[in-house]
Amino acid sequence: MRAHPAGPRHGEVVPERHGYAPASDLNAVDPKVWPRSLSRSSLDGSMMVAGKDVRDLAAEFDTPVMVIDEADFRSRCHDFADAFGSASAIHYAGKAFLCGEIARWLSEEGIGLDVCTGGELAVALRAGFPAERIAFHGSNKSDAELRTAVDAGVGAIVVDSYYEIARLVDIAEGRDENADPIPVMTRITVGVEAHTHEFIATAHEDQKFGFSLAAGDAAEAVRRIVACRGLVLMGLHSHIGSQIFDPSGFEVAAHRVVGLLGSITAEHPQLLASIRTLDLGGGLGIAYTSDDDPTPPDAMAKSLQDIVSRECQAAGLVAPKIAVEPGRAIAGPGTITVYEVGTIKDVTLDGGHTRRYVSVDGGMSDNIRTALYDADYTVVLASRTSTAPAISSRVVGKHCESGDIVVRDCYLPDDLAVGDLIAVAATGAYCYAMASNYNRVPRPAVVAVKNGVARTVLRRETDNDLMRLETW
Ligand SMILES: Cc1ncc(COP(=O)(O)O)c(C=O)c1O
Ligand SMILES: N[C@@H](CCCC[NH3+])C(=O)O
Repeated sequence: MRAHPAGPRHGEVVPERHGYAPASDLNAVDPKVWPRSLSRSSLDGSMMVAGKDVRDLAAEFDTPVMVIDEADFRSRCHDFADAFGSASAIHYAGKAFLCGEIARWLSEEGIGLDVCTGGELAVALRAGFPAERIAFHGSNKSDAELRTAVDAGVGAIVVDSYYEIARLVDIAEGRDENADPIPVMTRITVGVEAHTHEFIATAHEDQKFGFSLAAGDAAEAVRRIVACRGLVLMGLHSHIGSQIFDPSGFEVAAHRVVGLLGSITAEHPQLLASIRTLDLGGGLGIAYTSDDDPTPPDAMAKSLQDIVSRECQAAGLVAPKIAVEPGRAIAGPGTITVYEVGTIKDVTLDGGHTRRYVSVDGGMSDNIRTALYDADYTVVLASRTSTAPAISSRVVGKHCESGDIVVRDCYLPDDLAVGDLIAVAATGAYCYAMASNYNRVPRPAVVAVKNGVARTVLRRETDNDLMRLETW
């Protein structure tokens, strides 16, 4: 029996997104979108992650719950290391999702870590992540953050402004004469218009990151670094944006960074010995829906390696090591969010059509990306399969906000009922990392599953957690 009062039905809902049609099988789970270990139980069709039934996960950890397929996360680290030829060339971008357990996995996999605040740095160091494999980014690092990073011995500080160089010069001048110089890279704004949402593109001129190549700031930053004996420039860095499918933006960036390498080594020949890395940043897109076609790491590696070696050869330079900083492409695909359906409403729209609103027990506090970037997600009924017809639906959260949308346009089976579990795919990057306590909603638990065994990585917040800053 349907658990919700069936509202007025005026015919088939017309989805807003052009060309959006229901999948031929609503129970299907496209391997491109879902974690590598994900399957449907052969007994009753319930969704399984790494051998664990989502109904058992919900019973044990409550909902909403974010479920990481640990082997998926680790295997994507290997994919990048294999593609780029060395684990040390890969810096996982911690901003996508970082906690102690993730830092430990990265440490075990031998890859590096990019942090962009003192908070991310603190988590990594507390988890025992080797400091020398950390690159410290950020457009406004404080003096205290820089001192902590230098004292910890991070592998590189990626400088982003003249103020930061001045802060580092101060720190370097205050150190013991025999201390090793502080390793730095410069973040270059290469002037590429990445084909992605404007809020997540970062290499066009009119934004806050980096030193402009075109305006000559990049060359001037290098001069100021070279002038300080306590700093050593060990690489150049560029990051063009995020959720990018078209490798041409990276190729243009690589071309321009190699051009800069040529001009600065002509001006400062000593840099030929110290600059060992061209870091082309992160940004590789992932499939949030079956329509997305991301470039696989090996194809991306080949195209970047080809262009850097070609350009270096033309410029008479020895090609430095290429490094990349994938966040989303490592963390994103292997995690799902499991929600319980709480209410179902059919709403009549202009023209007599109906839209079904399916409310779940989380929302924009655990996934702000739909509200912020109009992001697309894939959602399916997870606790069972269904052969009911597809109904155009919208998955919304429990927040006091009409923009609290988790999946804007989707098809779910007509017999979806209160108490069913639904799963949203590819929520491992920038969902928990950007989570909030809006409306005093506690953050969900994050659970890792491996070989049928689930364990808490981050526990669910409690009401006490919500009140821990009170001074009463
Ligand atoms: C400097 C830098 N590196 C790496 C990343 C990771 O990006 P993504 O998660 O899209 O791979 C970002 C975020 O956009 C970034 O700003
Ligand atoms: N937070 C963004 C990406 C920005 C990445 C960091 N520069 C997202 O969810 O897609």
